[in-house]
Amino acid sequence: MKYVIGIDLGTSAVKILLVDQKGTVAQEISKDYPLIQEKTGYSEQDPNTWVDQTVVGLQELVHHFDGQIEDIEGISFSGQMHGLVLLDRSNEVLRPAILWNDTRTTEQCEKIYRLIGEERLLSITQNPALEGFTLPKLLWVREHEPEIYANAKTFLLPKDYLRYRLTGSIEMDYSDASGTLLLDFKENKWSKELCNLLDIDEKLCPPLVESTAEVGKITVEVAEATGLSMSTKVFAGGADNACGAIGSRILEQGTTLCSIGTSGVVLSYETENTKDFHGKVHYFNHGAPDAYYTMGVTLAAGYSLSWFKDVFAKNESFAELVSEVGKVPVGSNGLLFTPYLVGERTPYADSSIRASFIGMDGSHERKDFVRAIMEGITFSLHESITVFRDHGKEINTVVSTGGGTKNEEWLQMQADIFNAKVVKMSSEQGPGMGAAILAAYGCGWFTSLKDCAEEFLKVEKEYYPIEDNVEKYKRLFVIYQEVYKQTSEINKKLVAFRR
Ligand SMILES: Nc1ncnc2c1ncn2[C@@H]1O[C@H](COP(=O)(O)OP(=O)(O)O)[C@@H](O)[C@H]1O
Ligand SMILES: O=C(CO)[C@@H](O)[C@H](O)COP(=O)(O)O
Repeated sequence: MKYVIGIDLGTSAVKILLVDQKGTVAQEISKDYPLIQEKTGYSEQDPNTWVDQTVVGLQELVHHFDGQIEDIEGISFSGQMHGLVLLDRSNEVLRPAILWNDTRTTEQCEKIYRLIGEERLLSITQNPALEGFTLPKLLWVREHEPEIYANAKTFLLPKDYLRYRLTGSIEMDYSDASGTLLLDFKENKWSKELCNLLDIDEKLCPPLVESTAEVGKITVEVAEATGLSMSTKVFAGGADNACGAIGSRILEQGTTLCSIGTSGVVLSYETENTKDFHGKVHYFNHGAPDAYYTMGVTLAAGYSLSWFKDVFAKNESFAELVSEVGKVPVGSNGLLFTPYLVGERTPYADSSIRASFIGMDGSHERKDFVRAIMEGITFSLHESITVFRDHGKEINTVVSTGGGTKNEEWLQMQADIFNAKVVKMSSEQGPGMGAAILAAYGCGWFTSLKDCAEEFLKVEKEYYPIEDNVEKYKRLFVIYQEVYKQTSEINKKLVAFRR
């Protein structure tokens, strides 16, 4: 039997899947690393911890592998998007990576609009200037850390840096590059116009490749450290959401994905890159060639639950924390949560908004708070579904992926709030599975990504909307939407008091 490895460099952990030619997951390894949050709005990680933890995970995988090591034929990657990794002339990391959920760059976004113009930016990149994207982070470093910027030779995204450390080869794939806000989306190349207008040296931008491209082999040092064969082929891989789409069979028009990882996303497959969503949703390259997707993002989806767990139930597992949500009725006994712990992207691009619990009552117990958090996250994702539906998309079925699918009540809640059939696939590791599919296709096991995805992915369970719950959630969603309107000004006044 032959195998491939899919590596998903997530925000909470790196998840490594060993997958055989039938799509069976032979091993699943997860190694976590911390977020560095020095101030409100800041979110960073040390790129070396990504590499160290990946190597430890690969060592463990090889240790438990009882086949011929050469039978692990290929590796590919999926990674948290937008994070800025700056390298100097010797390809050494210049500072911690500034991540997708870091919102310190509001001024830089305003500057981009001033210099480029909102309409022109949208027509080049198909996306608005949002704090999470890479370009504003690059401008922030130039303004606040000029000595670091002066030494920068290349910028990379997280999984590109990890891949560089495994292969010695530097490149970025289109699906991740489209999330930098520097890609000319229609031309599929770095935008000279944006670089010129913002005075950015185009040489900082790495060479572009397809997600399916073979970019080399692992280095001698990595082969020695992990025990992997030096003949293991390495394929570029893609943005976690692009890979999540591949790994959840979102490979044709009319298919929709909901992912609850640290962030939450709702994404929909597109065959063209010329539609106009007026920047209300993100519009990026898919990992499949000549394909695209539109996407709405909740910044703190799974993160809202992990924040609550860290603060109020540190020694419990997620499974223990959510074990009682089924005992709490729809609407959490009148408790509402908005998940704006680090600001928000869709539908409100707002870096100063923060989360709320509304309706706290003396009778509420911890389980009410847990259910309210899960409902609030799902309402936020429903805002994206609503944007898609308002633009004429039919959404009857949603494939659900990410850590959030580990809880059955949450999947039913998604069906009830989205008022759509929710499908859970055999692996909840959509992005890691997507990376494995890219490697399997690259190794020549299948003639298309779609054929591979059909062989590898099976439907495990389907959840149908329950009419009574749908009606209750429709009424609650209207109240949920009021909370943003009623709290946005209050939150602006609170900015001065934040850490
Ligand atoms: N048993 C569980 N029930 C419900 N949610 C869970 C469970 N386990 C993990 N989660 C959620 O999944 C999130 C992690 O998802 P994951 O897809 O691994 O994230 P990432 O790719 O961003 O690292 C956690 O923050 C938590 O909210
Ligand atoms: O910023 C985005 C998408 O635009 C996030 O979806 C990141 O890509 C991080 O993903 P997870 O770690 O939550 O999977």
